[in-house]
Order: sequence, then structure tokens, then C-alpha cells
Amino acid sequence: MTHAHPHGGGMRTSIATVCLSGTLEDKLEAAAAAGFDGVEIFENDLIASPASPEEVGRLCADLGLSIELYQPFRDFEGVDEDRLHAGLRRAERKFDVMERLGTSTMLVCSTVSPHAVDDDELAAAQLRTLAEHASRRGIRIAYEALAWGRYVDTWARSWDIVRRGDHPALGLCLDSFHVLSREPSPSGIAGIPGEKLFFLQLADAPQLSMDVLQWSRHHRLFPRQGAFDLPTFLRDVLDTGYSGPLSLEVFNDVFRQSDPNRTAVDAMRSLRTLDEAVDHRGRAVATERAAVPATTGATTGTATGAAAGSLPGAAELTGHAFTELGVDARSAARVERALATMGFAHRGQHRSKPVQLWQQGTARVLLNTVDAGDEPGGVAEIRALAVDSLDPASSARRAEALLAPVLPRTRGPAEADLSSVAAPDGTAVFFCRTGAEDDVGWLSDFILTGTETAGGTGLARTDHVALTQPFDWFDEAGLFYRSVLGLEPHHDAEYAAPFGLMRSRAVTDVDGDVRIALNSTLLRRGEWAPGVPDPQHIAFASDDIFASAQAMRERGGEILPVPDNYYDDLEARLELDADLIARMRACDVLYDQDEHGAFFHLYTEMLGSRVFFEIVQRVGGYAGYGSVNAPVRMAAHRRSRLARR
Ligand SMILES: O=C(O)c1ccc(O)c(O)c1
Ligand SMILES: [Mg+2]
Repeated sequence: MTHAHPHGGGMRTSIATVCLSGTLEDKLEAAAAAGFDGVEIFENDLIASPASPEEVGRLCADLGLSIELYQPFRDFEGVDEDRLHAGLRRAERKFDVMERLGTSTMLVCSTVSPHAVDDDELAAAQLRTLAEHASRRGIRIAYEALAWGRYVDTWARSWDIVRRGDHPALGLCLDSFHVLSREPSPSGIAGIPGEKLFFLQLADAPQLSMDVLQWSRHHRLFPRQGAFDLPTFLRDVLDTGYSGPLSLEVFNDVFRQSDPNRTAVDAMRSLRTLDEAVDHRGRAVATERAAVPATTGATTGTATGAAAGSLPGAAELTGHAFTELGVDARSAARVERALATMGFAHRGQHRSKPVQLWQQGTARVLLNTVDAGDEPGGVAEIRALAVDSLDPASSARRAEALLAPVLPRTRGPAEADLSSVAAPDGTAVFFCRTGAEDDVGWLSDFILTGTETAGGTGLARTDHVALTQPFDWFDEAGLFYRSVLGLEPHHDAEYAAPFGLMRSRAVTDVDGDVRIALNSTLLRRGEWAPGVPDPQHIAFASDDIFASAQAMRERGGEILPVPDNYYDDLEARLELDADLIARMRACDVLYDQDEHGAFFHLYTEMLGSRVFFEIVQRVGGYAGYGSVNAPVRMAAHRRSRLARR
């Protein structure tokens, strides 16, 4: 079902000033720069501004922003006569402000006042009076049920009151947080008449069991960053015939402190991604890949048109093409030795740049020599990851349409015309088509050394790339990879590690050909955490990890030692074959299992400042990343670093 929008030009996009950090002026400039059509002005932002309402109105107009809403007006309804008159007087003064700003919709949220009474008939009558006053000024009232409202705390009850109020200037404001925090799959929204739906606020959130007010005020996220089913919610709202803006209203402790320009871009990317999810999936399947023929790079009409310009569907990805490590004079030998003992061959040398190509199977690692830093052991970090796409040009256009910063070509390791964009943490993401007939030929930038990859240790391909994200960018990064590469998030996990709580989330394509694992500390890290600047790693897939481990040891490879206690615990927890445990113990192989199958993995030591390698074997469709074993790995890395001091 497609929604031809009545105005043809697509729905307006809007963002509440409360989503962004800084002064009102900072917020407005950031919203405009990210391409929003309008804003919700939060009263506190206006009160703190030295600009008069007229000046704010003019600034918005100059920036091309409409003021879609003024909010919030609190604790109005369900009161005695004296309080009603005080409320109406207060409202008239706010209508004055709105007139001077040039905006005509005021949000009234359901009362939390101890003076209010539980009487929907009274609330409806008083809101009708408010709407009557508003309509004389050309203003409309949008009534919103706060999830923690004193009496009115569901959308259904707020809609019932609006209906009873029965005034053309009285309508409903739906806020996805208030609705979905209480009712994950609400029914009946599509039955609201579109003309009574005055405003729509969109916010996502992680699934948390906590006080709903705290949940709302601290943990909201932009759509597709959390756990709410926003595509279905938005579909329902569009089915009403709603034609107002799609407005983001996200209260989030991190966004309140972050560069507003960056947050506004994240917000716009989120809206475009949501818009596409509504459009592509119809009603039910959240994880289905967009049914767009990848090789045509076809663009899709979107449900709301909120994706300004056209958003090419995500092209099918077929694997990791390469991962680029930056190494310096001190770390290079160690990284090269680790690759050699893992059975990689130094297969090529770049024609004009200090870049080596190492390969085994289809697993490719580029070593790019960079300037030395001051880390003990030398710099070693992941600078780029490259995916193979059936249509790299379309992938690059999609990334641009999703506001990914396009990187200058000189930044890349290749001379072929490879497009790349910067992920939130600065990692470059390249789109390749390695070995295809119409390959842009990044491999031909390398002069082959003649060393062949035969005689490796049985590593077939890159299984996943794991990137540690700065605390503040975790949700932004998850949305970035999800939307730009068309991946789906899986395996959110939290675990207690030696240096703090960790959070991990993987984003993968449907076939598991491209897997990116994101990790972060759950809280900001203090001073105590070890001198490890956020480790990163590349995992390679083996079909026989014991043979790979054996071959690696024969070449003098160092496998990260795993404590005996780990195997004793494994023996206690799981009924595994004693021989199997003995083999794991002998090879320092870790183990995990899920409902699909089993997972065996081993690690190298830390190489240089922050990189190590992993070898993994997935058996029977195991879909995770062994995060249960991460604390053991972290403790072992800590020990080996101390030993090397
Ligand atoms: O947290 C609040 O008080 C608050 C205020 C206005 C809103 O629109 C909202 O959703 C929440
Ligand atoms: Mg709201």
C-alpha cells in the first residue's frame, strides 16, 4: 500500500528544540543545516533567549524553518473555577507569545497536578473552553497524554476527552514514546480521524524496566535507534490521513551535551530511515531486506516523502572486501608477524602508497603505514572497513542521501575510484565490488609480490569487524551502519567486564556476509581503566579452528592464554564432551552456544595500541559473537600487557 501524499510534495520534517544542545540560536541553525523544514519551540529555550519572539520568528524564517508547535503548556485541565481562570489567563499570555513567534499550534500535556480531579467530562469541558479562547486567536490546541499523567496517561483516554470536547480547535497530539512505552502494539490508532490528529511526535527508546518519567526524560532515542516498532506506529498514523509534520521529540542526556549539528544530522538520518522502513515493509516484517533490485540502484517512492531527494534502496552486500589497519614503524613488525603466523601472505604492495595487502582466502587486510604516535608498542588501529556491494555506486549514493560525510579520495588506500564515507567515529567505509567483471579494480592498485596464499592456516574469510565506540556515539553509530549499509541490529548484550559494564550490538546483513560488532562502555569511562584506548579487532572464519590453532602455533603464533578456571566453569555449566574441552584447553579456544549451534574462538595478543585478531568457527548457524567470553579476553589482554611492561 502506498500513501500518495495529498500535497504531493511529501510530509514536513520537524525537530523539537529540546533534542539539541546549546542556545536557541545554536539549535535553530543546526536544525536548518541538517535540512529540517520546521521546529517545535520548547518554552524554556525561548525564555532563556535574549531574542524577542518576533526576532526568533524572523530567524526561523531566514533559516527556512517553520515553527510547527509551541510547547509545553502544563497542568491546565480538571480543576476548580479559580484555577481554570488562572489557567486561561496564563494561556492568553502564551497565545500572545505564539502570535509574536508566528506559530499556531500549542501542545497541552495531560495534567500531573495534585489539584486536578479525576473527571474526564470536566477535563473535556475545560479543554473546550481553552480551544474556544485559542480559536479566537487563530490558534489550535493539541492535547497529549503524558505516560505519567495524573489521570490521563493513555492515548485512548486523551482521544476520548478530545472527542468529548468536540471543538474544531481541539485535537490530539500523539507522541510515540507515551503510546509505545505503555502499549508496544497499540490498536485503534488508525481509526482516529486524520483531521483530529493535530500533531505527531516521534521518539524511540531502548526497552527498559524503569519509572516511565525517568525513561522518557533521559533515555529517548531517535527512531530506529531503540526497541519500539515505529514503522508500524507511523503506518497507523498515516492511515488516519494525518498530514502534519513528522516531528522528533527526544529527551536524551547524551544528545543534550553533544554538538547540535551532529545530533541534527543523526536525527535527519533517523527520519529518512524510518520513512523508508514504513514504505518498504508494509505492515509486518521488520527485518526483511528492502525488496529493491540491488543492481539497478532503483530509488523508491517513500511513504511520507520525508526523505528529501531520493534514497536508493540498500544494495545487496556480499562480504567484507578488506579491512585497513593503520600501523607505524614500531607496531608494523608485530602486526605483520601476527598475520604471517595466522597464515596470511603478503600478497601485494601498493603502487604509490605505503600500503601492504595481506590475504588468506577472501580475508584481506591492508597495512597502511602512518605517522608514529606516542602509544607504547606503536599505533595499530582500524582505519577503514570495506564491504563488497552488488552496486557500489548505488551504495555510495545511498550513504550520501543519508548524510554520511563523503571522504576525499586521497584519504583512501586505493587509487581506483572507490567511494568512501566516514562513520561517526571516523572509520572510513568503502564500497567495493572485488573481482566482479565491472570491478572498479581496487586490487589492481597493488603490485603482486608473487607470494600465494596457499598453505595458510585454513582461514576462509572475514567473519566480522569489531569496533569500540565512544560512549556518546554508540546509538548514532548503530543507526549509521544500519541505515547506510542496510543492515539489521542483533544481539544486544550487556556484560560486566574487568574495567566496567560493556554494551555490544551487532549489525549484519540477512545472510551474515557482513557483520559489524559495536562495543561501548555502558557508562563514561573514568581514569582507572587501563591504558588501552578502546580495543578493536578483526575476526577471521575457520572451518576447523583446532587445525588453524595448530598451524598457527607451528608458525610460532601467539594465542592469548585462557585461564584453567574458564574451562572448569565450562565443564560445570555445559555438558560438553570431555575430549572437546581438553582440546579447547590445549588450544586456548573459547566456547559459546545458542539455539542454533556452537561457537569456537581464539584471540591473538594485543598488537600495538589497540588492535588484535580473532579466529572463529561457527557451527550449525550460531549467530552471536561470543560476548559472554569477552571479560575473560579483556582480563587476559590486561595481564599480557602488564607482563610486557
Ligand atoms: O517530559 C515532559 O514533561 C514532556 C513535555 C512535553 C512533551 O511533549 C513530552 O512528551 C514530555
Ligand atoms: Mg511529547
